[in-house]
Amino acid sequence: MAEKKLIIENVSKVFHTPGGHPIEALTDVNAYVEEGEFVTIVGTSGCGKSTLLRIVAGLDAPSGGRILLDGREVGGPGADRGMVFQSYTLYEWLTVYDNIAFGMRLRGASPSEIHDKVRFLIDKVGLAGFDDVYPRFLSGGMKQRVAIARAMANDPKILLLDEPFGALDAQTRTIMQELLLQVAEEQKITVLFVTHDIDEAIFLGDAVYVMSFRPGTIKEEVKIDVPHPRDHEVRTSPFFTEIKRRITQSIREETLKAVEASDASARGLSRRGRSWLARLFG
Ligand SMILES: Nc1ncnc2c1ncn2[C@@H]1O[C@H](COP(=O)(O)OP(=O)(O)OP(=O)(O)O)[C@@H](O)[C@H]1O
Repeated sequence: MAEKKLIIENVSKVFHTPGGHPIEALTDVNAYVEEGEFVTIVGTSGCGKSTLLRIVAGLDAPSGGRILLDGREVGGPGADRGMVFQSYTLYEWLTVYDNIAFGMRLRGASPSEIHDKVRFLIDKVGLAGFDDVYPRFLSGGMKQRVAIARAMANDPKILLLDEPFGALDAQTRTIMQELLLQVAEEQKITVLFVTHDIDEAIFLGDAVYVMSFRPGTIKEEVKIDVPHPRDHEVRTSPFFTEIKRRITQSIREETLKAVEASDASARGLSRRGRSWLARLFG
């Protein structure tokens, strides 16, 4: 049986707004991610995708439940989890090479280890010849290549990506998806990847988690039984189209619930407003 790399156990999260109003973002989230598995997470806006990723990263603490990575409970951020966000988070004052080397230097890796690893990763993400270039001279796609290489430089147990290609144009985005998939396949990395893009989720994922509307939980886990290495032509296959139809429908149901909830709350407000006016003038 495949090893369980990541265990998400009964995770819940309640935020408290400054006014003291609680927001139940996640409830009863349970999942098992196997070693080398690529899991994508989709769901309607506000369903808690980023919150779940941040909890796995240790950037937020769960209100209930726990996260186990290789059997050890996550209690805060750590170099064993590599993160890539949508917004470009490179160190602007460092070159491509030094951005990628940053974490390795911090943990005291030897110069030869750093050199070999950084050179390997620069080649892997297709940035050969850009070692000495500063981020301000790179395109959005190139910056995200550096961010992925930087996240991988620490040999993380898992890569956590939150809409990493969300700001890229459609063509660059598909090329980046192919590049990430190729790197993940070759390096057998375990990945959790949040996206709004259903095509992207299916193309990359061994499994797609579809989340419910707030409080978010995993409503459905859709296995994507397409062998690796995957070719971009899989996107036009009947299997892909059918899975896409199913996931789109599932998310649509949750989006409708979100719309109904916001309508109901608007009606509630106006009712309160009406009774306040009636008390004042009635
Ligand atoms: N720090 C916070 N304080 C208060 N509420 C928060 C906080 N972070 C998230 N939330 C709320 O928790 C819910 C889930 O937010 P989250 O950003 O995880 O959703 P999401 O699915 O990633 O959304 P999107 O797809 O729009 O990025 C939302 O209602 C959001 O307003």
